[in-house]
Amino acid sequence: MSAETFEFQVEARQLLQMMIHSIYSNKDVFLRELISNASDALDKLRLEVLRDEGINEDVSDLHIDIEIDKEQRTLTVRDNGIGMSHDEVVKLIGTIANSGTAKFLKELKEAKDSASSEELIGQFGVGFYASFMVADDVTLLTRRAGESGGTRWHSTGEGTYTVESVDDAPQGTSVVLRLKAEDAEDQLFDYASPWKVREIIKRYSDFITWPIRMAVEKPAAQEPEPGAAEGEESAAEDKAEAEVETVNSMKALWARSKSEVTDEEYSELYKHVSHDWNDPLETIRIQAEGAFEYQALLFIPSHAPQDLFMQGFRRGIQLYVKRVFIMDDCEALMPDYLRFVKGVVDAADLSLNVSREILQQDRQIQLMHRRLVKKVLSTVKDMMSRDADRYATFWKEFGAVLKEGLLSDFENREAILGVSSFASTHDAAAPTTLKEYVERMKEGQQHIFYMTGDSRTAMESSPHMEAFKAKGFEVLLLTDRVDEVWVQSVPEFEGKPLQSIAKGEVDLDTEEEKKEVEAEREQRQADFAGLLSWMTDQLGGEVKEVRLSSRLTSSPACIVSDNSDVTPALENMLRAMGQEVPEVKRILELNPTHPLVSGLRKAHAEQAPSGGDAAKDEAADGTADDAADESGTGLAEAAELLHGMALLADGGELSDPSRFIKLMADRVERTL
Ligand SMILES: Nc1ncnc2c1ncn2[C@@H]1O[C@H](COP(=O)(O)OP(=O)(O)OP(=O)(O)O)[C@@H](O)[C@H]1O
Repeated sequence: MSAETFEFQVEARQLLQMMIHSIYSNKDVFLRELISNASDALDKLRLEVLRDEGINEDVSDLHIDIEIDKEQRTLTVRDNGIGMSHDEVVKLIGTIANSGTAKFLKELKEAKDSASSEELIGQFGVGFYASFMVADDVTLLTRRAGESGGTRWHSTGEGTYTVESVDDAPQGTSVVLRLKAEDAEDQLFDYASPWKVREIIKRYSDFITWPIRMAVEKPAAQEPEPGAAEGEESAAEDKAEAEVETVNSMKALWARSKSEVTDEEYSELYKHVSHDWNDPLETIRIQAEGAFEYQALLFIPSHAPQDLFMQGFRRGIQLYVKRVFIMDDCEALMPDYLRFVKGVVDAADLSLNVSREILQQDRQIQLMHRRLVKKVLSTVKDMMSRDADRYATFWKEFGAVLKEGLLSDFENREAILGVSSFASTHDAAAPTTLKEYVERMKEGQQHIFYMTGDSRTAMESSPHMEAFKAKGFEVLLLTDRVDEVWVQSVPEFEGKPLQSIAKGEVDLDTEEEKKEVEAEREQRQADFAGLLSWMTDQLGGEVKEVRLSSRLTSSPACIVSDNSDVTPALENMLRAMGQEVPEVKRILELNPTHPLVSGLRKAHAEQAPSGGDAAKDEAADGTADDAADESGTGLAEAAELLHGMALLADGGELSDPSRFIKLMADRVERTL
């Protein structure tokens, strides 16, 4: 049958271009990727057969073969695993399913230097395509277990690939690489050298639980004579025999004792299960004995993957039962907020046929889940006390995800709060823990103050912050989306209630200070009563109330919410998620010491019929009526502008921006 030519999907093509021009310096990893895929394929086949899904294949000798042809300069990786159907080849090899790809490629293009490109590739992992770093062309021959015909795929990685049906393919998949010429300067080594290949397998794939076999040249039985000349030595080499050997030790790392396993070996297992090319930040081992026996090796990555916040992000826990791979992405073992944790859990007493549904309800699994979560959280806690830099990396990468747990994991809420840290006005660079915040609280301070917003800078210059700054109260600055939500559901930490500085009334004065200013406050209240009730009416459609503020020192006005109201940011978020949110009216607070506000009060008092007899006296004369109308309109517009300014300072949206601009322009014009 003739070959059909297909085009690679756009993203795949871009990625391939990068591989061909190999911007990744460690090219050895191509083999790890191919072996990893082969091992997965063997896992899948064994599982299908164990579950008796109607597949009738010989699984008595599942393994991976590596073949080298020095003359042809080819390297072949062959497995007798699950294989791929014709459609699967087109779908899986010609396109990239990972939803973070487009973003990844954009960042890669923008990456300034090769070090940051490498880091990005490392975070993403390019799988099969890594072959094009070392090969000019790649041929893949595969037959899906249970099907009779096979498929041959071939490409030079340049934009198109061909796919052809073949009658006589062995079961499984073989990938043949036609190797590029060696270029040691570019770290392109001689991958047709059995020793090099063997070294790579030992380094990256030793723990793979399937035998990886290859022909290794053994010196012939008879040793060269001692003191033999060079020529004789090479004659002896000619007599070397190729012997097929299993290169890897095949030992499941989680089943070996801790002292036997090196950090490098753990790292390689991590790379295999996570598809990450970087080392993990932390490795966690659990050996549970007793009624329900299991072993777990968990890893915290050193980078958050691109698609961590995308829907359908896959959790990285693989479930094994007595060394047999059962499933990827075992959601029953790790909660959503720890979805970044990767690793392997090997349980001794589960059925091989266990399904996701059964797992969700299994009591033993629930106990395991609890233990794993506690262990991850305690590891983070240790990291915090042991290694501040490492914890800082963890928090930067995963803090926003971990905080989701404050909403869903009531049992571990204290533990999550304990390992969380937050930007704060106390220090421009270093975040603080809640415990540290509480230790610094001022005498008499009852609340842990926080503000939510888009950026630190915006919050620091927000009107809400003024009184807190003036009086030296520390405020937590929360910028993650999830912060808007969890602060609503976590009432307190160590008995100290959390309080938004943009909500409710602010009361930062001590009892003494209050006494001192009481008389003044009452006077102000009386002086402004007329203006406040007039403005509340005037802006009635837009605000709940207009009142005097005790949080402002330099701004004229600000918008605040009632304690029980959702914040404007949360309102927007909920709407964006398609939820119906009833419109919440806010409170407008005025700064009585600001000239604009005191001026407005004066103008209002003079203009208002009750406050100014002069207006009444002159009412007989029509011109005075017009003047009063005009100043009434001016006053109303001033109130409207003040409200608009407060909204903008809060990062809010104006209901009619063009009207606001016109009013503002008119006023500015009059000052010229
Ligand atoms: N030897 C193989 N046998 C069967 N299927 C394979 C084999 N190699 C690759 N595949 C299929 O092709 C898919 C794509 O492989 P590829 O290596 O590009 O990505 P991946 O392993 O899924 O993930 P990553 O890109 O993160 O490494 C695999 O998920 C698998 O379904």
